[in-house]
Amino acid sequence: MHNLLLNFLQAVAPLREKIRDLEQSFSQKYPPVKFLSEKDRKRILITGGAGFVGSHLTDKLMMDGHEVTVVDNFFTGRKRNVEHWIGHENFELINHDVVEPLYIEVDQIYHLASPASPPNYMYNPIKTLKTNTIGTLNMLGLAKRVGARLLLASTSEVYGDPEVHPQNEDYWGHVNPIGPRACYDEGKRVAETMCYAYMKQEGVEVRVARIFNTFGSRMHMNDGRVVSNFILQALQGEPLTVYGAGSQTRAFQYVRSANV
Ligand SMILES: O=c1ccn([C@@H]2O[C@H](COP(=O)(O)OP(=O)(O)O[C@H]3OC[C@@H](O)[C@H](O)[C@H]3O)[C@@H](O)[C@H]2O)c(=O)[nH]1
Repeated sequence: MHNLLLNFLQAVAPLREKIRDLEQSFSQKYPPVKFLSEKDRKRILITGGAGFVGSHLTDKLMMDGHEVTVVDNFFTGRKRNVEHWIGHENFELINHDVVEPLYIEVDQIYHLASPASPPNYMYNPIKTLKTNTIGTLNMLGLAKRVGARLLLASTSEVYGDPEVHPQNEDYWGHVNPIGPRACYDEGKRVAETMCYAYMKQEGVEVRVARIFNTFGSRMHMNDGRVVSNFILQALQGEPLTVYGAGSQTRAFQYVRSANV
C-alpha cells in the first residue's frame, strides 16, 4: 500500500510541474500596452526587429498599441531581444531573410534588416550587399503592392570617409566603392536610391533615416563597435584599443533616442 502511494506520487510529480509551468505562462506579464482603436491601430512590419536597434523600435510600437510583425533571420538579431512579447496578441515573430520575397498585408514597414557593426557586415560582404539591395527591393515591392509607407534605416556611412564635419544632409559623401566598407556604404546608398526611385516612379511613400553610431542596451558584447569594445576592455582592466592615430570623428547616440 505504502509502495503504491509512493509510485503514485512519483508519477504525478512531473505532471504537477507541467501544470505549474502552464499556470505561469497564462499569467505572463507583458510590458504595458496602450489601447488603440481599430482606426488608429496600424499593422507594422519591422525587418530586423529582433536586432539591437530594431528591438527597441518593436518595444516602442508595441507599447504604443500597434500590431507588430517582426521579421528577422537572426544573423545578428536575437530572439531574446523580443521574447517579452512572444505570445502577445499584437505580436508576431517570423524567421525570414528579406533577400527572399515576403507576402503579408501591412500598413507600415520599418526596414532595418542588415548587420550594422563593421566586423559583422564585413564578415560576408556579398550577403551584406544582397540584404541591402535585394532585401530593400523586396520590401519596396511589398510597400508598393500593399500601399504601405516604408522607412529605411540608413546610416552615417553613406558619407563614407567624410571631408566635412559634422555631416549635414546636403553633403553627398566621400565613398570608396571598392574599399573594405563598400558593401555596407554602397549597399545603403543604393537602398536610399531605390527608395526615392519607388517614390518618384510608383508613388510609394518613403522615409530615410541616416542613423549614426548607436550604443545602449541589447548591444552584443562582441558587437565590435567602439563603445562596447571600450566598455568590455575597461571592465576587464585591459587597455582600450584606439585604431589608427585616434584622430577619427564620430557622432554617437543612445539607442532609445533613435526610436522617439
Ligand atoms: O575598438 C575600437 C573600435 C573602433 N575604434 C574606432 O572608433 C571609431 C568608431 O568605430 P565603430 O566600429 O564604432 O563604428 P563606425 O562609427 O565606424 O560605424 C558605425 O557607425 C555608424 C553606423 O551607422 C554603422 O552601422 C556603424 O558601422 C572608428 O574610427 C574606429 O576606427 C577604435 O578606435 N577602437
